Amino acid sequence: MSTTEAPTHEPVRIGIVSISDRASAGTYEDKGLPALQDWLTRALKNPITFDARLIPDEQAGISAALIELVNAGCSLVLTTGGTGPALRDVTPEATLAVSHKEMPGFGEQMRQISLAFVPTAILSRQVAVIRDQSLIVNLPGQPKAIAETLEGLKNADGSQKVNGIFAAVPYCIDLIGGPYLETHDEVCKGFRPKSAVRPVR
Ligand SMILES: Nc1ncnc2c1ncn2[C@@H]1O[C@H](COP(=O)(O)OP(=O)(O)OP(=O)(O)O)[C@@H](O)[C@H]1O
Ligand SMILES: Nc1nc2c(c(=O)[nH]1)N[C@H]1C(S)=C(S)[C@@H](COP(=O)(O)O)O[C@H]1N2
Repeated sequence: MSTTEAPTHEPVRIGIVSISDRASAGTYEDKGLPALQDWLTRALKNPITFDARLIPDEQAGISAALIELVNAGCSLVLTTGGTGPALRDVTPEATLAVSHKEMPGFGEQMRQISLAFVPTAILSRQVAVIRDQSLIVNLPGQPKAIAETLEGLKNADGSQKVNGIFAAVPYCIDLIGGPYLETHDEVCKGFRPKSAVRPVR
């Protein structure tokens, strides 16, 4: 008797961190965490456990939250906010302080994408780093910039114009020994070299 097995996807734990003085104080509603959670849920086929933090722009507190999330087993940690030049914007410094390895391509690609939306994209100082078996990536603070940078730019016919940074995330997670992430192509087509693609089960 043949059975049709539902495709299974490895579970993944993802840390999402919204860094905002005003949202964490309740001055305005936090839109960063919902935007991160919505986009990741739309993009990934894997079952996701989210570990969320809403914290102010304090360097020591941000670094402590990142270490906590990595130690909790998050394969990916995405932050939003605090990457500009303002005095209180310290997310990149807090991220670099916990880095084992810098991944400059993510920041370069994000600024490239964002320049198509705003000329002030060059003011963003986002970094990405590896700590243990986790990839930590800073995204801009504007909630709408989260999908823009993760997903990239599409042409009117839906084809990809500039790759979003998430296209490179699944293979990066492979390389650091994390779960095999699979994306919904219509949201974001993850890219792996042929030799790294697993056959469909
Ligand atoms: N968590 C958030 N929820 C909703 N909107 C946000 C959030 N973070 C930032 N924004 C919006 O994006 C803009 C740029 O983000 P940035 O991280 O530079 O914030 P900021 O101006 O330093 O202020 P704050 O840290 O108090 O959010 C903010 O001025 C705000 O309008
Ligand atoms: N896609 C996108 N990227 C963007 C923006 C935006 O509106 N959309 N805003 C820029 C601005 S104005 C700043 S100051 C930097 C840093 O933002 P942050 O302090 O909100 O993290 O992100 C930039 N990147």
